[in-house]
Amino acid sequence: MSMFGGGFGGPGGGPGSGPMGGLSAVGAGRGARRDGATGLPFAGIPDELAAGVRRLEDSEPDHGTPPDRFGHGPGGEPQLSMLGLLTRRRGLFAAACATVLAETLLLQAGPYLVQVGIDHGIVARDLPVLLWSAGAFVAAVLAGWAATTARMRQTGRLAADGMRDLRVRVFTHLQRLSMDYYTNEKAGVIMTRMSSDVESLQQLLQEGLAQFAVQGLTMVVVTAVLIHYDAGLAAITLLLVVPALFAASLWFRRASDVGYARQRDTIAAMFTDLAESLHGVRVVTAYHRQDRNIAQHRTVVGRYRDANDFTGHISAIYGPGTSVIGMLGMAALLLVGGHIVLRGELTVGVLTAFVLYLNAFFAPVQQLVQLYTNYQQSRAAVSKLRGLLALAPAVPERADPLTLPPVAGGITFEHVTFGYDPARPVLRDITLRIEPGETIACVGPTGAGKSTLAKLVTRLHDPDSGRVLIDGYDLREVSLTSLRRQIGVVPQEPFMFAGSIRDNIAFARPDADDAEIWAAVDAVGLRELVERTPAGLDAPLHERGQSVSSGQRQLLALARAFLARPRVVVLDEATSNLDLRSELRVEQALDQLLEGRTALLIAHRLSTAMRADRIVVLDETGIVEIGSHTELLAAEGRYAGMFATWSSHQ
Ligand SMILES: Nc1ncnc2c1ncn2[C@@H]1O[C@H](COP(=O)(O)OP(=O)(O)OP(=O)(O)O)[C@@H](O)[C@H]1O
Repeated sequence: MSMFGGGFGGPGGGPGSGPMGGLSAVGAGRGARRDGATGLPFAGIPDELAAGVRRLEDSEPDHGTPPDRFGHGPGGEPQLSMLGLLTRRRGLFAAACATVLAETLLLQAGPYLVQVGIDHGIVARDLPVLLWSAGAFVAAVLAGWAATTARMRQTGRLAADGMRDLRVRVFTHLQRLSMDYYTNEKAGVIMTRMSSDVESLQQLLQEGLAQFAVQGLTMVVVTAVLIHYDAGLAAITLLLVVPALFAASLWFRRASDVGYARQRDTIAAMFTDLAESLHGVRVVTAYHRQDRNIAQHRTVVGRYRDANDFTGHISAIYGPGTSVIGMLGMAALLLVGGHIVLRGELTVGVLTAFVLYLNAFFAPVQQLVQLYTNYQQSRAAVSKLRGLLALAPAVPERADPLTLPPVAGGITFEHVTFGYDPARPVLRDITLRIEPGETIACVGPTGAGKSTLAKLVTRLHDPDSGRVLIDGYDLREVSLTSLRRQIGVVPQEPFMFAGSIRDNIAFARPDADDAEIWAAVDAVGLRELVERTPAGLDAPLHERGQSVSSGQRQLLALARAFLARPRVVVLDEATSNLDLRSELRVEQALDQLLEGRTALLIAHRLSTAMRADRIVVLDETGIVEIGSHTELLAAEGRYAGMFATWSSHQ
């Protein structure tokens, strides 16, 4: 491994051995590979970089120990279930159950009061009883209305709270997931989980489950009352209708399981297609792909239509089917019950109550069909959301991660092998030591794995084998928050949020004051752009920064990193976003930004690479050369060849 000019002193001591925090070893010299007192590797800062590091340390605020507010480890929350969502607020849930019970009993008092009114008021010619039963009927209706109102308020609040908890839980989980999830999953599918899937649950939680309880309880109460009135007649009636109802419901359940899962999938496909068309609208327009896009969207919308058609079809069979079963039951009751009345073994009032109660038994069935449809949709949504919540981040945080103290910024790649597909490594056995305060430029052919190397430093991925360390800390051991707070990243395609220039620059340090923001703006030479708009720093940047040029987006991203003042900067240089003047500006901005910091530059321009302390030449086989610009030119190897080609084009 002698080709690695920087060299390194073997595996780090690891976090347990207390690596150097802060910049206390300034001046220890490049030769000081091990700190004498602690026996730690890489504790020194090279002499030529020490002055810059000291200047930086003097001029910058202490980052302190970052508090860990957001855990990246397993959430430890119970599995998602509808009942779980409802019972999180126990008091509200108990109140909702009590009002459901009151509502059901009050609503079912009607037929009983009709029977009393007929048998003991009309037939017995007792006016006070008739008046009493009519008055009680009115009172029961009013009390039932009050109970329904109270129930709807309780369940509404319960559902609203449950939905808010669920949305936050899913969003938090999405924030926790690693980059591979976002690479593999389509944006439209994620949007579906957060919008349509969650909404289908809202409807059920708000009204559906309470209705479910009211209707289910009604069926139990009605059955009990029928048996109380006449057990024989009740048995005949229920035997006629319940098995048929049960068989129909079983069929509907099976068919709708398939139907609603298909509905969820097709709606996700529809959102995916929509999201992709919106994001790619410029390319679509430029290549005049609108017609083909419309055709494609018609296909996915058509599949969604088919799925809806199927669920509508089975509901159309089941709903009226249960009605017919109910009507046939009623006809049978009239025949058999009427016969018993004629024999004088049953009063007309009881038969009337029987008919009314049987109607009350079937009204819930009709309602339940609707609710079941809604329930099935929600069940499919819960199963999709449960799948999402069960995904573990590919870059997990230890259960008790160490908090990375303020680092000097020594980065070590120790026999690192990594592939997005582990069977096809992109980086093979990479060993590299970057000294604190050193700027390393990584150059090489496209696809060689330069950006991948940078992603490992910010722990967007973990190596398949080997370790990446900062100041001797294995990145897997430290909390992601404490790690990423000390690393500034300028990606190849910087992302701007919809908001003001100020918000975007202060993204990593929202507490920065105007003077600091202006200093960052000046450092990247954007003052002219900012002052050109009357709103200044408050000028809006539209979604994804579309209102500024891509070069300006790069400069804004540099200003963002400048303001964050990280110990380590990872910069993936854009290939061709800048004109010559801007390029000069960026180079000056870089000099300011990188002064005294450890920097890993993915350099596409050799003019940038030349300014680094050392240059790493990477290709598909790994690191092929490493050294300063002058050393590599003298070596007349791969870099010298690249430089000759580049120079001849300048
Ligand atoms: N998220 C990903 N999933 C799967 N493969 C990926 C992913 N990102 C990159 N790759 C593959 O890994 C290899 C290295 O990619 P990387 O972006 O690191 O190259 P690079 O050297 O930075 O290239 P460039 O100079 O074009 O930016 C490429 O073959 C690329 O196709």
